[in-house]
Amino acid sequence: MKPLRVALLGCGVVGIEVVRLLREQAADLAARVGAPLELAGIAVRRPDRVREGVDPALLTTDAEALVTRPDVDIVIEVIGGIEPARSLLLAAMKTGKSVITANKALLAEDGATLFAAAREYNADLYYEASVAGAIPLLRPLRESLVGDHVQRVLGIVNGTTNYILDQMDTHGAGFTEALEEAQALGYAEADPTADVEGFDAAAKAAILAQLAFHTPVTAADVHREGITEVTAADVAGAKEMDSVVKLLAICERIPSAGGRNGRGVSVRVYPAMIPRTHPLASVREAYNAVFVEAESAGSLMFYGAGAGGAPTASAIMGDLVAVARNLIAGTPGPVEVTYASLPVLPMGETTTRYYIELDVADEAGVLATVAEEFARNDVSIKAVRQEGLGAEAKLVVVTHRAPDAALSATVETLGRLPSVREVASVMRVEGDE
Ligand SMILES: NC(=O)C1=CN([C@@H]2O[C@H](COP(=O)(O)OP(=O)(O)OC[C@H]3O[C@@H](n4cnc5c(N)ncnc54)[C@H](O)[C@@H]3O)[C@@H](O)[C@H]2O)C=CC1
Ligand SMILES: N[C@@H](CC=O)C(=O)O
Ligand code: NA
Repeated sequence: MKPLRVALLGCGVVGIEVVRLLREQAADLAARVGAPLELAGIAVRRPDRVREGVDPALLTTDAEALVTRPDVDIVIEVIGGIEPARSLLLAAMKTGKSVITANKALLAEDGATLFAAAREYNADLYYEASVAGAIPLLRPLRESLVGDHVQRVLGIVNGTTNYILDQMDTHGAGFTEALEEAQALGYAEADPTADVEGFDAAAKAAILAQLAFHTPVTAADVHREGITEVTAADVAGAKEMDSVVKLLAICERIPSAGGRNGRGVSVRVYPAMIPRTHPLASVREAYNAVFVEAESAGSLMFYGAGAGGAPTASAIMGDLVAVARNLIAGTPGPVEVTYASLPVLPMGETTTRYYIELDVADEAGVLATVAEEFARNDVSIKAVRQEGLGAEAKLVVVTHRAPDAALSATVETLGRLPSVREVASVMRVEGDE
């Protein structure tokens, strides 16, 4: 059978592993696909750099020419960023190529343009590596669960921040110290903004929500809070609650009185406390884990390596085999459908629970004054704990579910009460009620 020719765009952490797997597994891949997979070229920025195991004759700096070459059947994009990645993928699809990308930033910002091109040119667009690296998650949502009714996707989708929070929890490390350690170990980027500010997780949440709810969701629709404000006091507070702080990506349907689809969806990323008994609490170091709750399937959990060259390349190779088989069969894979077009509701309308720790004046009536503010905002208290004496006096309040807007309004007014010296910690609470 005639070989299928593959163009690779980018040869960094992920790209170099794709080259390795294509070389080391050539015979098995050919047997699984039904035709050999051959590297036609690799677009790089610096062709003079020595790359172990890469044939220098394949390197080119002209990515535009590579993606439209008539002898290329499949294009793999592992450059990252919006441009030139978007133009290159569009040019490839326009000339009839199947494309594979790991680029969550691009998919979450302008996936609509890519999906429209895939439809228009009848091209495959696969992107399993873009969310939770090696973990098969998008294919299960796109194919295995497409006949079910997904209600919720909840998970840890950023390895760097999970590593930092895990270090803060296990060793009592501060945020800066834990970040430096993550950078030294190569988990965090030199510029870790996308990870620690939650942009990476928000992009992944947008991709997950779009697939789960058949609704257009972009990164701009996602409520995003990173972990830079998480303090050692927050982590210690969680410990006292027998909980742990995790950066969570949450995509859920917001129920309505009538209609199965609900009145919209909530898509959000923030650090939250979850009980130590919750399965997500045991996700340590840089691992990822995602829960999917669907009407008929019930709860499903996906766990594994969400980052790293080889794990991410594994997801790309899975996509590569899939699109290669589709090419041979002459049938493209599934196309994204966003027929449900549900509104993405503002964070204020989402109901959440809060943990609030207040440093208070140790005097009569403080508890009543604080409780009154909760009542005024129609927020019901689940538990209150009072600790310490004099300058050490502290009140810990855990609420029942309430609209997030009411909870944040309560925190704001509490901070202005004369008897409250400081709002020491505020954290949302997720997991079992
Ligand atoms: N590293 C990881 O653990 C994961 C990465 N991803 C995604 O995979 C993609 C690649 O990530 P990495 O390999 O980690 O990044 P990287 O920065 O190591 O590699 C990207 C490479 O692309 C090259 N490049 C940039 N512009 C180019 C251009 N115009 N033409 C040719 N080459 C160009 C860069 O010089 C660099 O070598 C990104 O979209 C990233 O979000 C997804 C999941 C996990
Ligand atoms: N920076 C990401 C890796 C890619 O998705 C992470 O830390 O999880
Ligand atoms: Na994945």
